[in-house]
Amino acid sequence: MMAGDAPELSAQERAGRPFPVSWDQFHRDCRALTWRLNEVGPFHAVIAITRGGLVPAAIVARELGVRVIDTVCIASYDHDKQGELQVLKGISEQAMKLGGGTGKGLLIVDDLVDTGKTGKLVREMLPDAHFATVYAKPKGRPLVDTFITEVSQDTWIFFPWDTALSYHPPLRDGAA
Ligand SMILES: O=P(O)(O)OC[C@H]1O[C@H](OP(=O)(O)OP(=O)(O)O)[C@H](O)[C@@H]1O
Ligand code: HPA
Ligand SMILES: [Mg+2]
Repeated sequence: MMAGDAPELSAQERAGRPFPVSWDQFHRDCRALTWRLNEVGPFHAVIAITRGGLVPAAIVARELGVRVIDTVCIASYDHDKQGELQVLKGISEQAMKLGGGTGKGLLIVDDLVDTGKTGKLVREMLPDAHFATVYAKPKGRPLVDTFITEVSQDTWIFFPWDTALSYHPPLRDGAA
């Protein structure tokens, strides 16, 4: 950054609108997602995009009675700044076989799509798989087959595993 330049804003700061999600709300949204997925399946296996996809994948797999769960491990956001995507672990040979090499009958699960970069990369690995997320922002939405709630691109979703209950001052004391 050059002297005098405005500091670079993170994706979260750019987003502006906070959307906090409680465990209870997340569980209900995941259950709602499984109602929709139940119409599309059955699925041979669930592929969770780590780490955010692990929690919805556990709930979805439990509801749909799927016991084979694999992971594709991707690192991109360093907290809230997106860098180059790095595949730390690909899909297992066993899960690939179950999906006939193209992902047919496999269910990819993630917590959300934002720009769609992560989803696009995994779709390229498994072009015939079904891709489900709990939340979707407009840029990533076309990549997703099934989701529950769309939020605006300038929303930042705060997941329950990233947050904690804390004191909030009363409005009259100057809280925004
Ligand atoms: O649509 P995109 O713009 O690619 O963003 C969506 C991805 O970003 C988050 O994961 P992140 O990379 O932060 O890793 P994490 O799941 O380990 O928190 C989220 O869980 C999605 O996987
Ligand atoms: N919330 C949490 N993690 C994210 C988001 C978001 O809105 N977008 C990309 N990663
Ligand atoms: Mg993720």
